[in-house]
Amino acid sequence: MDAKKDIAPQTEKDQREIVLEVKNLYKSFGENKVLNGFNMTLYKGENLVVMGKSGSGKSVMIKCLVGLIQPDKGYISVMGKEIKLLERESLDALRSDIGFLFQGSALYDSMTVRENLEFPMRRHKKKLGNVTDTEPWVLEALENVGLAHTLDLMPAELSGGMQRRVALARTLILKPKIILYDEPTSGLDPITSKEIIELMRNIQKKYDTSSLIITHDMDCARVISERMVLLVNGTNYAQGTYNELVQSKDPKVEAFFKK
Ligand SMILES: Nc1ncnc2c1ncn2[C@@H]1O[C@H](COP(=O)(O)OP(=O)(O)OP(=O)(O)O)[C@@H](O)[C@H]1O
Repeated sequence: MDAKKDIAPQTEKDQREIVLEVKNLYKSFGENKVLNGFNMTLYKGENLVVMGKSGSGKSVMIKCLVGLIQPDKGYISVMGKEIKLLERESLDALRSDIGFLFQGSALYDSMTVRENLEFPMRRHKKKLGNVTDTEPWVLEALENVGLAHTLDLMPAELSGGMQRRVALARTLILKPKIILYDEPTSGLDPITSKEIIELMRNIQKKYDTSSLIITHDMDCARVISERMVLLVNGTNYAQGTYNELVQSKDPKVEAFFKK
């Protein structure tokens, strides 16, 4: 019997444009079968949460999506383009449409906030055209996270929550269509976590971005997710809304919700 629990019924939402699709993804490291036929679909404008235990392969999956790891087998398409078939230049262009908020904040310590935000602009000049004055871009991104006044500060002068918000602004500066969030609230206190979640929601509304959110934080998942996928034994073991999954009697699904 197929162990996968497709808890969510087919909804009208499934008619929406697909921005990211993963089919039958396999990846092993030696004997360690990390991804074992993983499937996932992200729709335009959606917030999809992927949850899995530590070491279940969430980061490996994200790295496959952005071409940092080659999967052994499987199909990945981003905005309708199969990434395996793309030449380096097209892959690079596609990557500029994907924002990535890393675990932690990963700001460059020796650069000011302004320089941190200018960095991706230099890397993706092609997408932006001939921008000579970066300041309006940097300010718009910082205003989205309420930190325009930190323009010339160093990361060390900011609190952990502010650093995470600057990292989010840096993710936004290229106006990505998809944002991948890897543990966006990890290491933050509950109030700061709530602020970050609120910003993520505002950004999605303002720019109609689609978000894939990897998190262990059940409160974050409850508030932000429209759908959740539970990654177990390298597969999409169960999927559905938070409310659907929380009512499941499947022991492996229940285990995610136990405090
Ligand atoms: N480059 C690599 N070489 C060998 N094994 C790897 C490599 N990258 C990941 N792994 C293995 O793949 C498995 C999944 O790792 P991954 O980092 O994706 O887990 P995760 O679900 O993101 O965990 P966490 O929640 O703790 O960040 C682990 O067993 C890890 O040791």
